[in-house]
Amino acid sequence: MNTPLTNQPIRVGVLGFGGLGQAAAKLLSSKREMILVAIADQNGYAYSTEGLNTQACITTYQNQGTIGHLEAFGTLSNNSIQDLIQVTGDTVDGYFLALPNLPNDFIPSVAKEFIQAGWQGVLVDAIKRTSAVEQLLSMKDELQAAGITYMTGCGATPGLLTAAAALAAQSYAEIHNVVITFGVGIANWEAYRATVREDIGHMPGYSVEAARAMTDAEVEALLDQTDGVLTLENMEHADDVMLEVAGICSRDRVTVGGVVDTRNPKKPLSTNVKITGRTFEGKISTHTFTLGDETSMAANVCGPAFGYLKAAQELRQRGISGLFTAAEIMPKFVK
Ligand SMILES: NC(=O)c1ccc[n+]([C@@H]2O[C@H](COP(=O)([O-])OP(=O)(O)OC[C@H]3O[C@@H](n4cnc5c(N)ncnc54)[C@H](O)[C@@H]3O)[C@@H](O)[C@H]2O)c1
Repeated sequence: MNTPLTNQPIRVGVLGFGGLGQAAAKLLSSKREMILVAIADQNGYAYSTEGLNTQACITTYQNQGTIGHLEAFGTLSNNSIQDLIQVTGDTVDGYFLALPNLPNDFIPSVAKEFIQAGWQGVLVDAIKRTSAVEQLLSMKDELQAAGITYMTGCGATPGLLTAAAALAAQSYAEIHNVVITFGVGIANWEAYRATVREDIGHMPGYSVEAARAMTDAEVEALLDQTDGVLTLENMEHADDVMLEVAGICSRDRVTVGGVVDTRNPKKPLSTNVKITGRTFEGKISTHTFTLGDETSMAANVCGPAFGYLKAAQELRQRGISGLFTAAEIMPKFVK
């Protein structure tokens, strides 16, 4: 049985244990309402019904390359997600998919694995591309029939900023445009390989496939040319389809761009979303929601991801399954 809404902490798994997966584990270690019981990376998984020790997991992953080596609780596997689903069954209430979406249908294919396994519960991703969220939207009926409550696009952007745009839209009778500008600073690109590769895929002359095929040396050579800074404009970002599906504005009114500094944890610019519209009195105005510069990408992705996981768990308890986005549902604050 899945955990009831009250009393018991929600039993959570994290798929992918790179930059965001490890940050997710650290964040969960201070929560009472959630307990981290399962982790999978590319070469193994770890599982304990009593909860996993975050520091032991991170040390094992960083020193030995996979969580599969975790003493007492780790298992090596080339099919870690499928194996983990089989081993844990319904003892995990929900998973955060902190996986690379490389290729662009990888995370939707993981969702299919959960459906095929007959697993029921909550899934949350922080997918970024419009075309990837569209693949999940097309699986809505399948997810609903399977009894899975799936929240897509629930990181920072898409995610927190898309939700802020949806809230800001309430002042207006008509939305003219939504402009998202993000600044990300990380100390080194190796800590967030998938994020950086996926960002390179947005640059002129690159694609998801080209970025995926690049060797580490090629990524470093590219970053050397730009002093570690990636400037991204008019990105294919799912905030557009999410705001469209939520009925707020058509996707062509949404633009996303940003600057990623891969050699300095200080944000190169303040992340913000500007929502311009016309009020019922005919006034044109702009709301701006700006993230504090001291908040990291990890905080702004993992916080919302678990806030949406909690919201999805509450929907599930009320018998609601299917596919939802960060623009449709308010995240719940996780204590
Ligand atoms: N929405 C947002 O605001 C936002 C922001 C940043 C990152 N992201 C997304 O978060 C995701 C994770 O990024 P990251 O930089 O933390 O990644 P990363 O490269 O640091 O880590 C990826 C992890 O996934 C694991 N993995 C890879 N293939 C696997 C497989 N087949 N089975 C099991 N595990 C597998 C790897 O072993 C690794 O532990 C990316 O898709 C990125 O786009 C979203």
